[in-house]
Amino acid sequence: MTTKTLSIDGWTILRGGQAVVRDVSLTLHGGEILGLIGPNGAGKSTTIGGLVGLFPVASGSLTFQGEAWDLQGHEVPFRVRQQLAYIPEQPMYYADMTLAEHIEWKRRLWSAGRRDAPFEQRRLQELLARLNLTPHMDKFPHQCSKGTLQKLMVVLAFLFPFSVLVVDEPFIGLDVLAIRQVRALLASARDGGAAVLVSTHVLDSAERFCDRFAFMMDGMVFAQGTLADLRTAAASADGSLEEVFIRLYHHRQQEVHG
Ligand SMILES: Nc1ncnc2c1ncn2[C@@H]1O[C@H](COP(=O)(O)OP(=O)(O)OP(=O)(O)O)[C@@H](O)[C@H]1O
Repeated sequence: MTTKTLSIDGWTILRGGQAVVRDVSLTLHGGEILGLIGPNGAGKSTTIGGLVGLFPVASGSLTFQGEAWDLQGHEVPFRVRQQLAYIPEQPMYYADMTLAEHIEWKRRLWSAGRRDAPFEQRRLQELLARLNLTPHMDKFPHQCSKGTLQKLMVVLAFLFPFSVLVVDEPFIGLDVLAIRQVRALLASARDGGAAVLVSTHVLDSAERFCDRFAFMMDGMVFAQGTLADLRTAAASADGSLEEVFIRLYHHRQQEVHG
């Protein structure tokens, strides 16, 4: 039994004047990882961008911990975003700041808004060691590999407490050791009661670490549920997540395009 932490209901999001997310509804439960799966251009990153406040939501509503907002052209409210941690698909950084300075910047930003949740030096050292980032702390971004910068995004997300974790394609560019660590961090967030949303193309891995799935295509969610629910919908009693996705995707394509 999990707690309903956050629901997005009927979201439409525009990019370049086009509705690239259309009538999307998702519920994130505390203590669960929801895998957002779909082909390139399906609208996964845009949905995530709406959730973390990068894009306004043209229409639709949001419920968070029992409070509801009608968004209609607004961004997700700051009060909600304060409770969210986000790992972007592409590392986002300042070219003229070292990795250590990024962490200090985040600490200051956080401390200004949340005096109730102090910065834990021990937590930082543990994260840096787990991701093998300690030797890179005095480097500037241009001196780091993409994977190292992606690890910095993971550390920045996990430095402070959150109730919702939103992760866009966490594994691309990471080495096998880092992938294991990130998977363990996502599981520990879930086990600590956070609601976790993960967009990924790595379906064999998602099958193992996600509790539920939402399948997207052409800006819309066309199936949601546990793997068991989706197997039933796909009439594939023991199909893998990949097999089930492909089956339901083709059904959906036939429904839409004939
Ligand atoms: N800056 C932009 N201006 C206009 N349209 C855009 C822009 N960025 C993305 N889009 C369009 O929005 C749609 C959804 O893109 P989005 O990045 O959300 O998909 P995605 O499912 O995350 O894809 P991927 O798996 O490739 O990351 C696509 O059709 C894309 O072409």
